[in-house]
Amino acid sequence: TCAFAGQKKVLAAYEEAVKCGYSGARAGRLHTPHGVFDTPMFMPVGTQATVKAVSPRELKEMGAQIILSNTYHLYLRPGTELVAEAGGLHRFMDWDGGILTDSGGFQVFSLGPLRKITEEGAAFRSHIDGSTQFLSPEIAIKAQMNLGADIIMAFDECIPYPAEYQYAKLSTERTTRWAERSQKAHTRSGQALFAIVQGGMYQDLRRVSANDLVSLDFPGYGIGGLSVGEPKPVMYEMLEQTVPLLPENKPRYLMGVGTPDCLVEAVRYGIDMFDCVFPTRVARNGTAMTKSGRLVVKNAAYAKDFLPIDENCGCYACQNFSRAYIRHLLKADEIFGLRLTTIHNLYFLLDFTKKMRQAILEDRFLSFREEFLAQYCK
Ligand SMILES: O=c1[nH]cnc2cc3nc(NCc4cccs4)[nH]c3cc12
Ligand SMILES: [Zn+2]
Repeated sequence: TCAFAGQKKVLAAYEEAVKCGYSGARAGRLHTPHGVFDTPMFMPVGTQATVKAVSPRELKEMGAQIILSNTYHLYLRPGTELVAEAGGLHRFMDWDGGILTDSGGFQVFSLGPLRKITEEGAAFRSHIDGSTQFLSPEIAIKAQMNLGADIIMAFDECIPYPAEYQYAKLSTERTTRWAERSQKAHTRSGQALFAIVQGGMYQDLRRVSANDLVSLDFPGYGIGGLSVGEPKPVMYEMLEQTVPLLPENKPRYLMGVGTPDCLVEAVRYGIDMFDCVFPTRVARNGTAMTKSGRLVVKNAAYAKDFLPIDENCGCYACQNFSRAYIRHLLKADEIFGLRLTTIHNLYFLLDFTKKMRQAILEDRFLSFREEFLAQYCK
C-alpha cells in the first residue's frame, strides 16, 4: 500500500482509540539502588556526565530523579575504566539520584561516521579523533558495568527511518540475539538491564520483537527505533502495537521522546519513562518551552518585556528574572542566559510529568490530556 494511504488508515485507528477513551496511563514507583522514583518520569540527558549548563544541586532542586548518560561518549572519552577507578559515574559527577545509561548502539549510528554492522557488533570511527572503534553487546555491557548506572540498556541497532521490511526484519532479529548476549554478559547484581524493542515501523515486526524480548524476561523494556523522523501518528501506532504486549508490572521507557504533546500521548498508551535532549538543546538557542508552545526569548519582541518567561512557573528563572533580562544575556552570549533557559525547560518538563502523575492518581488523566492539547500548539 502507498505510505500515504497507510498513514490515513493509521490516523483513523488512532482517532478511534482516542474516541473510546482508551487510556493505559498508569502512575508507578520505580525502585533503584539510589532510591524509589515516581513515574511517569522525564530523565534529563547528561550525555558526557553532565546535564549541560546545570549543576547536580540545581537538578535535585528542580525535582530531577533519574538522569541519562551515554556509554558511547564516555567509552570514547574519558574511558569507562577511568570512571570506574574514580568510583563510578555517581561519584565522578557527584549525582546521588538514579542514572540510566544508553548502550551506545544508537550513537554509533547517529554520530560515528562510517560504520559496519556484523553479527558480532558495530565497527565505527570515533567522532572525536576518527580512530577505528568497535562495540558489541559484551563490550557495551562491560562498559556500563564500569560506569555503574542503576539501569543499563541492552546493545541494539536503532533501525534507520525509513527502512525496507526485509532490512527491518533481519536487524530486529539480530537485536534480539544481541539482547540475549547482553543478558549473558551482565553479571553486576543490583543493576537493572532493560531490553530495547525494535521492529522499525512494521506492526508485525514490533509484535515479534516485543514477544521475543518478553520471553527473555527483562526487568524493564525500552521502546527504540522511534522518534527518528517518522510522522507522530506512526509513532503512536507502533506504541499501540507494542505496549500492550509488555508486562503490566514492569517499566516501559520510550527512548528519545520529549515534547509535551508526545509525552501526554505516550503516557496514554502506558509509557512510564522518557528522555530527550530537546529541552536542553533548544534552551541553548534561546527557546523556552511553555504550556502554549515555544517562546523564542531571543526575539526582539521581548526586548522590553519585564514579565518572566511564564508567570505561573516555579523555576529559578521565572521566579527571579524577566524575559528582557534573559534576552539581553542571550544576545550578549552570556553563559548565565543559557543556564536560565535550560533551568526553565527542564523544570517545565519535570513539572509536566508531575502534573500527569497527579491527574492519573485522581483519575482525570483524559481530561487533563484534552485541556493540555487544546492549549499547546505543536
Ligand atoms: O532505538 C534506540 N536505541 C537506543 N537508543 C535510542 C535513542 C533514541 N533517541 C531517539 N530520538 C531522539 C533523538 C536525539 C537525537 C537525535 S534523535 N530515538 C532513539 C532510539 C534509540
Ligand atoms: Zn520557569
